[in-house]
Amino acid sequence: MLAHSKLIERLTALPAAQRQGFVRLREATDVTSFLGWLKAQTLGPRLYWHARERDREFATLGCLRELTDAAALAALHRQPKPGAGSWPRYYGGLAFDPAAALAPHWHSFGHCRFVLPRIELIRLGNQIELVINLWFDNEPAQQEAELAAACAALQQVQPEARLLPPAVLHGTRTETPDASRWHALVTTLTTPDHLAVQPKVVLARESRFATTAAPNPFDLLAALQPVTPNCFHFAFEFEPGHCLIACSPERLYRRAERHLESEALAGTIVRSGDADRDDQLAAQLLADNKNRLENRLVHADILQRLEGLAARADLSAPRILRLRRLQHLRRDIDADLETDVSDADLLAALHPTPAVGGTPRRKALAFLREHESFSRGWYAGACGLISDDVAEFAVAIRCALLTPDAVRLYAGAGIVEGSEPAAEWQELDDKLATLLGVLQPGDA
Ligand SMILES: C=C(O[C@@H]1C=C(C(=O)O)C=C[C@H]1O)C(=O)O
Ligand SMILES: [Mg+2]
Repeated sequence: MLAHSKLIERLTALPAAQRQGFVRLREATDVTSFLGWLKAQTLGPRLYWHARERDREFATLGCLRELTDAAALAALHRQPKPGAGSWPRYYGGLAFDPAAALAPHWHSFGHCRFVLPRIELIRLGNQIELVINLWFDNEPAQQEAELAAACAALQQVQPEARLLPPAVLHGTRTETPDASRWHALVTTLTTPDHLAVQPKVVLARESRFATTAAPNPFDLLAALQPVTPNCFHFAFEFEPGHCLIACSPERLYRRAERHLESEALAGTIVRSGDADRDDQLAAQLLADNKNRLENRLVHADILQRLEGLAARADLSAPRILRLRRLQHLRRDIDADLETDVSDADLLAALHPTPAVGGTPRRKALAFLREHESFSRGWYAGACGLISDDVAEFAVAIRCALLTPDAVRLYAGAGIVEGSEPAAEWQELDDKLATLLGVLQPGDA
C-alpha cells in the first residue's frame, strides 16, 4: 500500500486519547526525485530544501500554522515539548532587510514567513518518510475537522511527475543598476572618507528578463543541481506562480541542540578549467589583500555578534570552497551556545552578515535603502528550517525569482578598499554564469 493511503488508515483509526496537541505520523516511502514529486503536487505552499552535504532533503505541502513576525518566531522557543515526542518543523525565511519596502513581486514572501506544513517528505541519508502533521485542540468539533483536513490533504498527493529540461529563457534583459550607475556607486564607496566609516558594503544587481514563459521552477532546480556541487538547494513557492529558487554555497548557521556552525564565505576568484591553474588561482585568492579583507570583515562581525550568545566560538584557518566556475574564501566558525539562546536570537544577531550586507550593518542597510534602486526581497535573505532540536539556514544568493511575467536573477559583490568597478561588475557576471548557463544554454 502507498504511504499516503497507510497514513489515511492510521488517521481514521486514531484513538481519541491521541487527538491531543501536535501530532505527527510518518510512513516509510520511496521517491525517485523530490523535485519531481513536488512538481506534481497541487497543494501549496510547496517548499523544498536540500542541505549542502546532500544527506538531508525536505519537500513540504500545505500549511498548518504560519509565523510571520519576529515575536512569533521568538515564542517558538518557549513551547513545551509535544506529547508525540516530535517537534514541529517550520520552513521558511526572512527577507534581506526587515525594514525595506517589498516590491509587489515579493509580496507573497513578506518580511518573515515560516510554514508548519501539513505534509512533509523527508530524506535523512537513504531513508525517506512521508509525514502528516496535525494540531488538535480540546474541542471535539475541531478534532474532527482537523482529521478530515489531514485526510483530504493526503488524498490530494499525486504520483511523481517526470522532470523535463527547463524551458529556455527568452526575453529582454534589464540590469538594475546598469554598468555606469554601478561604476558611480563603487567609486563613491571606495573614497577614503567613505571607507573610514563604512569599510564594506555589498552592492548587488537585479537582472530582469521580461517573459511570460518562465521555466518550471522544479525542472530548473533539478537541472541546476548536478552543476552546483557544494551548494544548498531550495525552492519556496508560497503562492502559485511565484517561486524563489537558489543554489547557494553559503550557510548562515546550523544549530544542533547547543552546538552552532557558521561561516564567513566571502572573497571570490574564477576557475579555469585546468586543475593546476585552479590551484594557482586558489593560492592567489588566499594571498589577496582585497579578498582577505572582504572575508575578515565577515568573520569579525559574526564572532563579535556571538559574544554573549556563545560560551565558546572558534574560527578555522582560511580554506577554499570550490564551485563549478568560482572559488570562494571560507572560514568556519564552530561554537557552543549559552543555554537559553533561541533561533530568533541567532537570526537577529547574525542576519544579514557582512557577506551580503556590509559593516557596520546599520549604516550599510541605510546606504542600500537609499541607493540600491531595486527591491532585494528575499535575495540575500535567510532561508531554512527551525525545530526545537535542530535549525539550519542558508543565505539566499545565486538565486532566481520566477513570476508570471519575469525571471529575476540576483548577484552581489563585497565592496571594500581596493575594489575596482569593472572587476566587481565582472564578478557579478561570474556569479550568474552557472544559472544562466542552464537558463540560456546556447548563450553561455
Ligand atoms: C552577495 C553574493 O555573494 C557574496 C559575495 C562574495 C564576494 O564578493 O566575494 C562572495 C560570496 C558571498 O559572500 C552573491 O552571490 O550575490
Ligand atoms: Mg568579492
